[in-house]
Amino acid sequence: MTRLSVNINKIATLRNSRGGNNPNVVNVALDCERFGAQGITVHPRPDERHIRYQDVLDLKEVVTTEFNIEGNPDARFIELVSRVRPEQVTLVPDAVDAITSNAGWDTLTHRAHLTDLVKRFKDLGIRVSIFVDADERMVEGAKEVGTDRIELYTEPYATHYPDDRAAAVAPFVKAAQVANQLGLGLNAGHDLSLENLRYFQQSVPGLLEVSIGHALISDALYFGLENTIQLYLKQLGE
Ligand SMILES: CC(=O)[C@@H](O)[C@H](O)COP(=O)(O)O
Ligand SMILES: NCC(=O)COP(=O)(O)O
Repeated sequence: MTRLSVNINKIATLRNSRGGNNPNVVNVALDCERFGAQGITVHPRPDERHIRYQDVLDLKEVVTTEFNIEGNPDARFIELVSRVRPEQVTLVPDAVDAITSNAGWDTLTHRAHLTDLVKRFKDLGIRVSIFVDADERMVEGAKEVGTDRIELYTEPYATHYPDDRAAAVAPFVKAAQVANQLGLGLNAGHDLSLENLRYFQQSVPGLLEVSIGHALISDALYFGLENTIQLYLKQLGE
């Protein structure tokens, strides 16, 4: 079974555009859960352009499904995650000025740093996932730092899917096989959509969770949030 975690960053983007509290991020998270989402993902960024640090504290009080906090582990992020203690933290190597996440960790170069971070969060009882490209060496490196799971960065898959979906998914299948052999849990995300999700889920062995935000919230403009979540769950075979 592959779980659907809804990333609600874009709800906060919309709210912040007017300065008030509409749409209400907490209420939307609760509605996502009510409509069938099996997790809520947020990705606070240092400039708080969408999810604010206070949102993360507020969400922790109400989210009853898996709460997944993604982000670059700078000092403020580490402090926030340590305080909130979500079910899962996903470590992402974002540049400060990145428009969105655009690469996974080099788990070999950052081995010592990641090893320290993984231990720190695991000691707090938080499951750790590390964002990586579909590269077998990076998956093996992730195993070495002691992480529970990896999250495969799926933007390259989404980009190449329309041209040649078999070629697009091939590196992800390989990376997943390595993760499975090593006993690493497997998540995936970035630019997954109603168009490309089913093929990915059916091709990639052992996929435990997908986190989806941009496409899902965009689809909700047309289909409504409840229908949209149901459509995504259907793609995952629910
Ligand atoms: C790690 C990842 O792929 C997602 O969290 C994605 O980066 C969403 O972040 P934004 O909503 O800020 O684009
Ligand atoms: N980890 C990926 C995520 O949370 C959502 O990415 P996207 O669907 O907004 O591209």
